[in-house]
Amino acid sequence: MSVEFDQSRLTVVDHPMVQHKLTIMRDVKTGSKQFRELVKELALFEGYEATRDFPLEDVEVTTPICTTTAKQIAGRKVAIIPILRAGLGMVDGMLELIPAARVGHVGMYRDEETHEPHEYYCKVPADIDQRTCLVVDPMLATGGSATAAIEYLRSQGVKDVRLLVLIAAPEGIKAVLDADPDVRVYTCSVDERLNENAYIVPGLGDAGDRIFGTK
Ligand SMILES: O=P(O)(O)OC[C@H]1O[C@H](OP(=O)(O)OP(=O)(O)O)[C@H](O)[C@@H]1O
Ligand SMILES: O=c1cc[nH]c(=O)[nH]1
Ligand SMILES: [Mg+2]
Repeated sequence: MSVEFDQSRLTVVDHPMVQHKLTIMRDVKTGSKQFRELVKELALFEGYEATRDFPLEDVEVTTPICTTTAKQIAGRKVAIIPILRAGLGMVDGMLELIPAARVGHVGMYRDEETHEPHEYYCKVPADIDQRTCLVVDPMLATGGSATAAIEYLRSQGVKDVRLLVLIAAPEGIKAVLDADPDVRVYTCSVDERLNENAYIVPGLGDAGDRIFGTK
């Protein structure tokens, strides 16, 4: 079954280093310590792509040699929004890239039977409507969790939302893009499909469990 979606709002980060690291993450033999390190590194690389269009402004800087005009990011406020739990694994990498970002948390778990998302926690910066929101979660499966998180941010007045995942199923990408006409999605891989338990195939299993060593 082929799933069709708006390719113009999807970026696949297909850099060779990213693909190499993702393969190590997929390996069932990779333990939690290395898995966590790789999630963090890939978040930083993906964040780099997702901020590519941030505008620059001129600033005067004095080097040891002379004073010159150089570039800096033009006053953009950013919030990193991890979807708990697994999204937490991407926060440190994102903060390494954007140290001044605020962090808001959206707690969501999938019902094992219905695969519907259930929200259990929400805390975002007070000025969230002024911020570019980078929603982070390693896995985009049915898209239910990400769609609910994005809907919540829209209800808070957020104008610029970008979803950063490491692995996405085509069904999840379509669900997110269809539900929101402006969101942009970044992923390191578009995998084949979902299985009967709504897990991504080939995927990497349960990202939260692999990050935190549960189950
Ligand atoms: O696209 P969906 O079908 O909604 O599935 C993806 C969600 O499932 C996983 O979270 P999970 O419910 O396992 O919670 P956890 O992070 O606490 O493990 C994953 O981290 C996403 O949040
Ligand atoms: O494959 C999947 C699907 C949902 N959540 C995960 O962690 N992995
Ligand atoms: Mg999980």
